[in-house]
Amino acid sequence: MSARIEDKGDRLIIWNGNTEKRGALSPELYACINDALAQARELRIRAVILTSEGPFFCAGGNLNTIIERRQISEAERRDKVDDLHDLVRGMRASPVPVIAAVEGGAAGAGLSLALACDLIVAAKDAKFVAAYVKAGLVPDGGLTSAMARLLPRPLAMEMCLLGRPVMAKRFAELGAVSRLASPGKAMEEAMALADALAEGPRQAQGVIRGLVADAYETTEASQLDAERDAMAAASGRDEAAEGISAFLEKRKPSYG
Ligand SMILES: C/C=C/C(=O)SCCNC(=O)CCNC(=O)[C@H](O)C(C)(C)COP(=O)(O)OP(=O)(O)OC[C@H]1O[C@@H](n2cnc3c(N)ncnc32)[C@H](O)[C@@H]1OP(=O)(O)O
Repeated sequence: MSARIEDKGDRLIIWNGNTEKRGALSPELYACINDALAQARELRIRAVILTSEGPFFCAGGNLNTIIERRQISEAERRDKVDDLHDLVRGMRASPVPVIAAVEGGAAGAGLSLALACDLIVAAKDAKFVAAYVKAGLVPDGGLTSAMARLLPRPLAMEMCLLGRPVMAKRFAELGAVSRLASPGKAMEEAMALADALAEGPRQAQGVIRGLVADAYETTEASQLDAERDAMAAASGRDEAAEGISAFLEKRKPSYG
């Protein structure tokens, strides 16, 4: 199976199973990401984790398929890229945090997907490769905008222009991944992050992930308006009543 969703009750794990091609993208993976994001609207779901069955997170678009796209029109090729971009838009609009658990590495649109996640756990020996240029291609999947948010411009430019790998350790030094894990332990760390998220207030977390992501793209003036509206709504909710009461009563909050 080239992709599947594992339902763990309070979290959904998307397993990329295209192991023989280093986790290259497949229609099944697209379907699983879309399904998981739709299922994540259920209140019991607190996080979505994207990871791979094999030793490599995702090698991006399947080059065997992309080379065949010379036979179709540019408009059709644009639609194919939009299918990927719809995934990224869906991840952006997710009601719950999306966590990448990266073993081995992420390349091409696999890197785009990893960087589109809210939290990124990477094995220490994982490598991040823009890759596209090596195949005569250009970045997609929001990679250039994710890199602009996460990385200094000379590094983003070098990765995109030369396609050379950068180790997860360097990303971590730049604060561009949430956590480094020992090789083989990225999923364990991602599960620990999901455990921590599951103890927190779901609605507030959903709003926070949107606010933080929007802040990289908008002005301070519009963030102030957005934060005012979000805070006004949040402070009227049961979650805030419970969180504040728990703090004042020196107990652990229970968000139910
Ligand atoms: C819409 C999206 C667009 C895009 O994302 S365009 C960019 C597409 N991605 C790439 O250009 C990356 C290409 N792959 C690589 O650079 C390397 O691979 C990796 C860095 C990911 C891993 O390197 P290593 O561990 O040395 O593996 P290996 O020997 O190169 O590959 C193992 C097998 O996997 C196949 N494979 C790897 N990536 C892809 C891919 N993206 N599409 C199709 N096949 C791929 C290879 O060909 C080979 O296959 P065999 O065992 O038959 O020789």
